Amino acid sequence: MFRRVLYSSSVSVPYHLGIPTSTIKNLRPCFSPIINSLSHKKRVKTFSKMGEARRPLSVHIPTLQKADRSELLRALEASIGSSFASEPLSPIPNPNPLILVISGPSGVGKDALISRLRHSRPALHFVVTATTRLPRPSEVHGQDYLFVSKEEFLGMVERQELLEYALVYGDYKGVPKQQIRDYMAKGCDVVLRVDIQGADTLRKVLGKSAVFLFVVAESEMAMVERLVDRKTETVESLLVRIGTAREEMKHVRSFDYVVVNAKGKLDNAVKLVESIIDAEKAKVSQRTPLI
Ligand SMILES: Nc1ncnc2c1ncn2[C@@H]1O[C@H](COP(=O)(O)OP(=O)(O)OP(=O)(O)O)[C@@H](O)[C@H]1O
Repeated sequence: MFRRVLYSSSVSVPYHLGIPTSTIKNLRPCFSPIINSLSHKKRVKTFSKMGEARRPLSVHIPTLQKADRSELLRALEASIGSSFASEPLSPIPNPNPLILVISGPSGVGKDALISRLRHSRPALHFVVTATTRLPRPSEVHGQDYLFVSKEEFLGMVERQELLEYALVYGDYKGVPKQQIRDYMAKGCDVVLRVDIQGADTLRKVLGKSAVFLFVVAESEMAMVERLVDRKTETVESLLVRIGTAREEMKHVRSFDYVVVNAKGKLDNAVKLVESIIDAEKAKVSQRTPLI
């Protein structure tokens, strides 16, 4: 009896003779060294196992040129002995909602990055952080931040409504829990924008259930230039931010990803963040948010 050899459908060899050298050469290159190392007896045994899915000789499969598609599919199913399933092949057809924590020193471009992501990924929910700082000219309440008084903020702390909060450069900033729960319940991915202190706290609360991104400028000089050009800080506040940034850079290794936002290359940084989101969605072992 003649049987076909897997991966070399054009070659038929007598089963009891094993595999001819010419056939081994035709196999995928990665298989050749393995096959060559087998004894004659083992080759026969190996190919016998590999060929278990061979079609029964009685089933007629029309040629690709002549058969119509459905006829060919039916013949292939009959040959395999079962029908082809239409269920998703991916083990993760519905990936879990993602919590993305975006952090980094002051002036590296976190807000600029997030502002672009809002347009390129409208399905993301950007958690609106509560803050006691005053709005900058272009900032909108409820969109950029929830601008609240110190009393209102401390009330939120007391009622345990914040996932984390901190005093940053003299102002309170905090992440409202309920907002995250609500959006994740709808299946949305959520993005949190926090300072390094906040990211450290969130790591303790969320552990590996969230993805932590550290945004940096290409150099310290570039970061300082951006802060100066933004014209939002006093000289004193600039000095504090630069000193803090030097300390904060030491935390980069606790993050999952680093995103370099180079001068004039904001689009590249946005694309990198989008790729990270897509890669996380394709992970076989999904993160399970702990909130
Ligand atoms: N790739 C870039 N090239 C040039 N300028 C940039 C780039 N990214 C951001 N900027 C500018 O740098 C300045 C600082 O950016 P942004 O305010 O987004 O920083 P941030 O990290 O959010 O700072 P902070 O933590 O202090 O709020 C802004 O004026 C912004 O327009």
